[in-house]
Amino acid sequence: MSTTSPRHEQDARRRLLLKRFAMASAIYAMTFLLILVAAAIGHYQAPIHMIPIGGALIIASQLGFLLLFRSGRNLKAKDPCRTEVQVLVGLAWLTYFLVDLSLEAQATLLVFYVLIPLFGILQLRPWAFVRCCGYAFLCFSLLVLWETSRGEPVPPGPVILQLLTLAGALLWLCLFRRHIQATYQRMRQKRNDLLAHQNTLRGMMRQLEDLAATDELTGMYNRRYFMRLAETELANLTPDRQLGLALIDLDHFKRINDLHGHAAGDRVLQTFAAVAKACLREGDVLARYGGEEFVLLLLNVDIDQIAVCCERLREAFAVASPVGMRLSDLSLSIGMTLLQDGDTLQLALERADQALYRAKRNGRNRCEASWESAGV
Ligand SMILES: Nc1nc2c(ncn2[C@@H]2O[C@H](COP(=O)(O)OP(=O)(O)OP(=O)(O)O)[C@@H](O)[C@H]2O)c(=O)[nH]1
Repeated sequence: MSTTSPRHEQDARRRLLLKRFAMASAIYAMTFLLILVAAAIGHYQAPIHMIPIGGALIIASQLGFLLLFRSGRNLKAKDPCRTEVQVLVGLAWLTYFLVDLSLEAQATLLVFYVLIPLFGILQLRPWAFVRCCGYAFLCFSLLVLWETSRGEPVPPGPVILQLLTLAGALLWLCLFRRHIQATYQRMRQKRNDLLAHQNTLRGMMRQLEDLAATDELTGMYNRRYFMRLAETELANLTPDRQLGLALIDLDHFKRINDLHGHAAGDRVLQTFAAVAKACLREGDVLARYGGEEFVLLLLNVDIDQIAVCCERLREAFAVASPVGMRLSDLSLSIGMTLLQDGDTLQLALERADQALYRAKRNGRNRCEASWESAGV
């Protein structure tokens, strides 16, 4: 499962397209510079003002691509980069400029007929790439034919050599592309495998974290996780906020075990978990503190709210009936306190424990509070 959203993916794709567009523009700039050099050393045979006109036309065609890429309208196409079209346009512009160069300069810049198709080596499908190499060869052949038809003295030997060299280089490029593509596919496969492993590991980590934080019998948080969470909440406490803390102990639980068996005791614990889950709000944290004792942390409450919440819990448990058992006298006792800024969890737990002890001593099935050090 990938963590990137479709929007991020689309942005990344658009950035990649613009990067590739910049690379293509760099090849244009380099070719144009070389045409200028050729003109400077006397190898440009057309009127010199044709160079800036050609340059302006190239910029216009590149602006067309840029507008298309920025609009994002191409993103859904099979090849959003329009690589084949870009290669074709590049070859056309190259031929347009070479027409006006001397034969020697044309031979020197022959290398661009190989360089331009190279642009699509990873992007293009096999036949599209072969087509691009074919266009390159065709463009240069047309150039030669054009020179011949103009009545230029074209020496056949060097021209045949140039055509053969270009054909050989383009053929080699097609073969080399197969090798590059195979390597690229292998790398992509490895990357996908790695991502899949990473996701499996993430899932396992999450499961382990859940297991490490959960009490198996009741599905509640365990004591260790609760302590960590409560410490974090306490550390983030501000003077205007307070937390409610309650220790909850099921009454005469040993008797239930003794009379009905350990499995029945387990079911009572699970019943308490279900009752508490139904009673509490989202954000309240309940954990199994140990045995038949539970601990509750209520965020942002005052004395009245914690008392009402604990009372509601006590009453709900008193009328609960564990599935398949006939138990009429379920009850629990609760010791409550408040956690305030500057308090320690240990001290607050001791206060709650003292209150719980009082609840037990006063006859059980009740809630008692220790607000003393909470400034009440
Ligand atoms: N079934 C079951 N019993 C447990 C579990 N954990 C602890 N106990 C039992 O819970 C009982 C707790 O007994 P006591 O500490 O005497 O408490 P009590 O009987 O509830 O008495 P008061 O708290 O004074 O009302 C013991 O018998 C433990 O064996 C558990 O996971 N499942």
